[in-house]
This record gives sequence, C-alpha cells and structure tokens, in this order.
Amino acid sequence: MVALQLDGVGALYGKRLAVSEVSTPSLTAGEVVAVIGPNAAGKSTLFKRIAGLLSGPGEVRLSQSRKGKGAISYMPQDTSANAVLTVYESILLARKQGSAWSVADDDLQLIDQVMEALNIGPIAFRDLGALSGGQRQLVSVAQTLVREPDIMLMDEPTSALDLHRQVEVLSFMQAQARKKGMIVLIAIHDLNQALRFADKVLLIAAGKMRACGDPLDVINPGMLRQVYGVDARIEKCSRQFNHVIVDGVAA
Ligand SMILES: Nc1ncnc2c1ncn2[C@@H]1O[C@H](COP(=O)(O)OP(=O)(O)OP(=O)(O)O)[C@@H](O)[C@H]1O
Repeated sequence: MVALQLDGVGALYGKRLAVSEVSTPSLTAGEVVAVIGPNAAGKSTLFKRIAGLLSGPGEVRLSQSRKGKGAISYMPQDTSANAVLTVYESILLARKQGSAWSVADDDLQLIDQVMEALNIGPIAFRDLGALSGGQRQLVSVAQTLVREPDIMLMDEPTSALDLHRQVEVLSFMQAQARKKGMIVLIAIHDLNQALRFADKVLLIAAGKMRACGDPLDVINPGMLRQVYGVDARIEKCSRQFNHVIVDGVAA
C-alpha cells in the first residue's frame, strides 16, 4: 500500500525558508487530505516541495510506489496553457508522459472515463487556448487524473468551478483515490468542502504547520478565530454534514 509521510519538511525560495516544520502522520492509500490556510500561508510552496520542484530541510517519505509510474503528480494553481493542442490531445499526452508512446485500449478507456466523469467530452476537440477558466481547470484535473500517480497534489482544483462541478470533481477525486489506492492532497479555501470530502486536514499558517488530523479536530471555532480572524460556528445540517457558519469578522 502507498504511504506518504512528511518529517520536518521545509521549503526554500533561494535562502528564504518559506515553509518549515511540516510533519504528518503516515498518510495512506485512498485518503483525501485537505491542505488549508490563509492566503500566502505556504500551501502551494509545500506542494512544490513535495513534488520535488523546491528544495528544503526534512524528508518526504514515499513508500511502496504501485507500479513504478509517475509517483507524484502536481496540478499547479495556474492552469493557463499556451500549447497548440486540443483538449483530447493534451490529456492523451499527459497519460503517455514518461511511458512508451504506443497507445493501448486501456489508455483510451481511462481517458474516455475521466472525460465523461468531468463532463468535458463536448469540448474534446477544442484548442486549449479557446477554453474558459473553468474548462481549463477541468482539463487540468483530467490531465492529473489520467497519470494515475500514487500521490496527487491538486492546488485549488475547484477555485474556478461552479457549484455543481465543484461537487462533481471532488466526489470523483475521492472515489478515484479510494478505487485506485492513491493519496490525494487538495489545497482548498472552501472549508465546507474540506469538511465534506477530506479524511484529514492539514492546516498551514504563516509558513508553519499548525495541525494535521481529523477535519473536525482541525476546523473548529478557536482555530477559525485565531488563524482566519472570523467568528464562526460548526453546525450539522439536517443531512448530518458539518458546515462552517461565519457570523462575522472577529473583533
Ligand atoms: N517564487 C517565489 N519566490 C519567492 N517567494 C515566493 C515565491 N512564490 C511564493 N512565494 C512566497 O511564499 C509564501 C507562500 O506562498 P504560497 O504561494 O505557498 O501561499 P499559498 O498558501 O498557496 O497562498 P494562496 O492561498 O494565496 O494561493 C508567500 O509569502 C509568497 O509571497
């Protein structure tokens, strides 16, 4: 089974330590981890460090890669694309990156399945440069999913999506994590979606990890006041989902 553990991890921009002291329990296959924190807290920086794009202290321990494919796949926050490719070509290219160029039935089936689940079939032959912001984000999610990595690092994958698509994408990523034994880390500002879809929540503030654990242990009125500066309650709705209700800016 795939497992990921961060041990005293930090990240450097040049000589400046932008993130430090991130340690997690062992994250295991099938888990969805929401990475939360205010603007400029260090969420993207942590993802870049885990993906190997930045250096820094500490250790990113990844054990038992499933099939020697790309172990970690990172979807950046900025999904703008200049490439002269169609949506379908870009997803096929993502699927074949780092492997043999022959295309098997399995590859095509997976691409069709992901495109259908994300509802992007109708734009399959549109140029990447001719997409809306939300459509671009959906294509980027599809490119990451078809790589079938052990670890998916999704940096605000639903920030440009309407409500329907937010729920569709997060449900699909959760289902894929469970089915394929991946670990999915999602940087997200919507704390209600984090409460609904995450198994664990990792909180970063001012470049330091403040907590990592059960969503309701991390997202609580005290933390919301201290870290986000809001007066808020967590309440269960009639369907038993927990919601953050914000009463106002903390005095
Ligand atoms: N390329 C860079 N060089 C130097 N500093 C950077 C660079 N990118 C980001 N930073 C700084 O690192 C800190 C963390 O930024 P980061 O993008 O990781 O925050 P974030 O939590 O993802 O924020 P947001 O929610 O606003 O996207 C910020 O102070 C930011 O200004």
